[in-house]
Amino acid sequence: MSPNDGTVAGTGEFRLIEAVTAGRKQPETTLLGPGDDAAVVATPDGRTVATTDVLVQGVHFRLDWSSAEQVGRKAVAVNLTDIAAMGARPTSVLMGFACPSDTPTSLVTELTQGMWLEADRAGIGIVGGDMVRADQIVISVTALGDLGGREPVTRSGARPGDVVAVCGRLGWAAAGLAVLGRGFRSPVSVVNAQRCPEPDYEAGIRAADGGATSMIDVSDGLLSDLGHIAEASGVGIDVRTADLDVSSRLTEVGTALGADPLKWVLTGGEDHAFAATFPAFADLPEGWTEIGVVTMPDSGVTVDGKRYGHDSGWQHWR
Ligand SMILES: Nc1ncnc2c1ncn2[C@@H]1O[C@H](COP(=O)(O)OP(=O)(O)O)[C@@H](O)[C@H]1O
Ligand SMILES: Cc1ncc(C[n+]2csc(CCOP(=O)(O)OP(=O)(O)O)c2C)c(N)n1
Ligand SMILES: [Mg+2]
Ligand SMILES: [Mg+2]
Ligand SMILES: [Mg+2]
Repeated sequence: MSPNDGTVAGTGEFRLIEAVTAGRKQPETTLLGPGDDAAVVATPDGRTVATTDVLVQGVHFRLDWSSAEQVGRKAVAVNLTDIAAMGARPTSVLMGFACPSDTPTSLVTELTQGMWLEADRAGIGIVGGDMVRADQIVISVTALGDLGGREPVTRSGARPGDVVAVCGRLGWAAAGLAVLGRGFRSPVSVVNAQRCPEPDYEAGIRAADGGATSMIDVSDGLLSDLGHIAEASGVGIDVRTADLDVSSRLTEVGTALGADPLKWVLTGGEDHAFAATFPAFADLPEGWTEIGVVTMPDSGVTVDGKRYGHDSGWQHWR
């Protein structure tokens, strides 16, 4: 391929790295940014929170459904909610990226632009990465975070009698996925929710400061992710559907598609809302809503007191 054909092969690995790193302003916590064998990031707390999530073309995103910028934003967002769900504040992300030789260079720069937009929302920088050839686009983001002196809020601290609460929208991304899957592009509100969540990264810290006993971000589906808390904590969880926010927008889309909006709220992934448990009678932090209760040891996740008879959320390889 010729050097100027607009593809990553024409641009070449090192000029591609230059294209995605040049001129980017790093926050103060980045002591040494991209360009050396590794970056150096300040960890004021002395402990580092670390997480990684991989996004694969065709599995996590489609470029005829989302712009490269939206995919980049999502790749960062889904990692930063894992940091926030520990009660930590993100400090930096790293971007692993693989794509075919004929990928337009502009796609990579737009994707990087989206990643920086989301990183900026959290006040952090992209401090490193890797660029390699593959048969399809794969994005692997690693996020680091800082606990600021707090104890991590794990999945294992829920106790019977705690209240279950959520912060953020549920079911919107699943509704958007259903719309896109039927070949439609509107309503844009739910379609955009599928393309990229807009998490409140402070919600996890508010929960930690408000005494949350366990927490998780909802990536696979509310029931599935509450199931991780129930299992790790050795408790049951009962969700009250009357307390869930099934927005009129979801009801409209459900009616149009012949789908059940409550199912999207209970089992739809990718909204990256937060779910947590709090001691009974605690004042819930701003933005958090009670949706259920922690029940007897090892009784699983129930909905209005009954076992849910369908899939509880997304699973790869199913
Ligand atoms: N290949 C792996 N090696 C080690 N740990 C892994 C691997 N894959 C997943 N995990 C860990 O398993 C846990 C559950 O993973 P996952 O369901 O992807 O979490 P999340 O939904 O928060 O991204 C996480 O703590 C994750 O780090
Ligand atoms: C093209 C396409 N098909 C299907 C989906 C739906 N989808 C893909 S992954 C996923 C769940 C979350 O992904 P996962 O890799 O399990 O993230 P994690 O739980 O590790 O945060 C969902 C609902 C999608 N986003 N895009
Ligand atoms: Mg994961
Ligand atoms: Mg998670
Ligand atoms: Mg998952």
